Amino acid sequence: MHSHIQQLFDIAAKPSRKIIGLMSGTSLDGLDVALCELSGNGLDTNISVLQFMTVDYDADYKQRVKAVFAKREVDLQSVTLLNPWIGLEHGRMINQCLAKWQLTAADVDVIASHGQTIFHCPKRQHNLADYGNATLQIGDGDHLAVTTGITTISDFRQKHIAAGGEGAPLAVYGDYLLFSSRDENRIMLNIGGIANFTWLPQTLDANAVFSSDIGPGNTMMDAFIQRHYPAQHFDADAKLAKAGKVSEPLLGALMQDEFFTLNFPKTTGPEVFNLAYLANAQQQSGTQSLSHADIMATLNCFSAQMIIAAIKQTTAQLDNFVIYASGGGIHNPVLMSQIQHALPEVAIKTTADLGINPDAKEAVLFAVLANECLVGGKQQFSNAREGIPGVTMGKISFAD
Ligand SMILES: Nc1ncnc2c1ncn2[C@@H]1O[C@H](COP(=O)(O)OP(=O)(O)OP(=O)(O)O)[C@@H](O)[C@H]1O
Ligand SMILES: CC(=O)N[C@H]1[C@@H]2OC[C@@H](O2)[C@@H](O)[C@@H]1O[C@H](C)C(=O)O
Repeated sequence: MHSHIQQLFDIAAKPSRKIIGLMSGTSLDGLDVALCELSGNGLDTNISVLQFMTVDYDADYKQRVKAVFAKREVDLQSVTLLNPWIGLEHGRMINQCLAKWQLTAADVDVIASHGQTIFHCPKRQHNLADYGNATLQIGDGDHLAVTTGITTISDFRQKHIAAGGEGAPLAVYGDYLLFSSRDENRIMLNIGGIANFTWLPQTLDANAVFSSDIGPGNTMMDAFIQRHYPAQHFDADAKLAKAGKVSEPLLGALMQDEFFTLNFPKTTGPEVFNLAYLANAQQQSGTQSLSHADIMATLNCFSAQMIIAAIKQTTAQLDNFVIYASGGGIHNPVLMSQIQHALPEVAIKTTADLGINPDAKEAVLFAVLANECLVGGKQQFSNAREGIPGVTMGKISFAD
């Protein structure tokens, strides 16, 4: 037997495993690094987040990734070069985190890497008869493994697509295992670049559980700020949005996309919800001369309204459920107050109330998926028709 296979066997047989979960999302703000300790698997998974850091990307990093991010036409050489380069950069960032935490590679069993999505394209979006759902994450796992000296599991989304899903949201697989509860119905709401949610009914019925993207979370607001205020990455504390007034005609035009009429689950990305989408909505509604502040107020309201509509649609028959929010959008006071205002009876908590730092939640998800890859079985979901196939995800790279 190859020593690598023995090594995997030994890791799987340990009473608990230390797994570094990595997430680099659509916001391109930084690499989320969560060092987790996991024991058990499936619904018996126990997790504690031992360390968490977001390693901010510098301007040069962002510029290189943005050159290919969510673009239909790119320089193929750049994509080819970025694939190993991001793997190396992420590896270096992990090495920095380990040094800071006074740990070495030997203290970590596995890295679980999401990589960087550069294009997400469900079939309904490209509409080409010969092709199915597709998504592309770069930041090669072998490079991460060799740079850190730690076995790396990566590229989780391809199996999901191969088995009938859209490659996202994978949140359902982690949320169900970590957060489902017989005590209450839960909506796990993540507001990253794209907003998504997982529905966790208190029946724990694996076939009723689902995750879906909702639409833009921060992505359009961030893109607008970065275009017009290049020194800023986002509208910190919604300062600009607070200074503006929502334009009803623009809001109406923004809400007109076919995506919002589709049933859950569904996925999307900045390939659809971007500044060109805004420009088109402004043209449709004759609102080209709005001030920056009014546009920001309207984009903020657009994200909020779509989140509210998704939650209301999912919980229409219920009078008791709790929202557990996560992702950078929870730090946006205008966004969060609109959601609370529209759902006055509903408790809006964060995943911190369930023991998981809301900024770390997606990185933790990938640690859970890696744990399942090593010691779990196929997940309970068998509703492939709903885009949630019962699969084990991830590809394994060894360090030597
Ligand atoms: N203080 C704040 N005020 C307003 N917005 C904030 C604040 N802090 C963070 N954000 C928003 O959160 C974003 C980062 O969110 P997050 O890290 O969850 O995104 P992501 O993981 O890249 O996205 P995705 O989940 O779509 O992949 C920032 O770009 C910004 O829009
Ligand atoms: C293709 C892709 O990277 N999608 C991300 C993105 O960011 C949020 C939303 O869109 C979600 O569908 C997904 O990430 C999370 C981690 C998921 O798969 O659950």
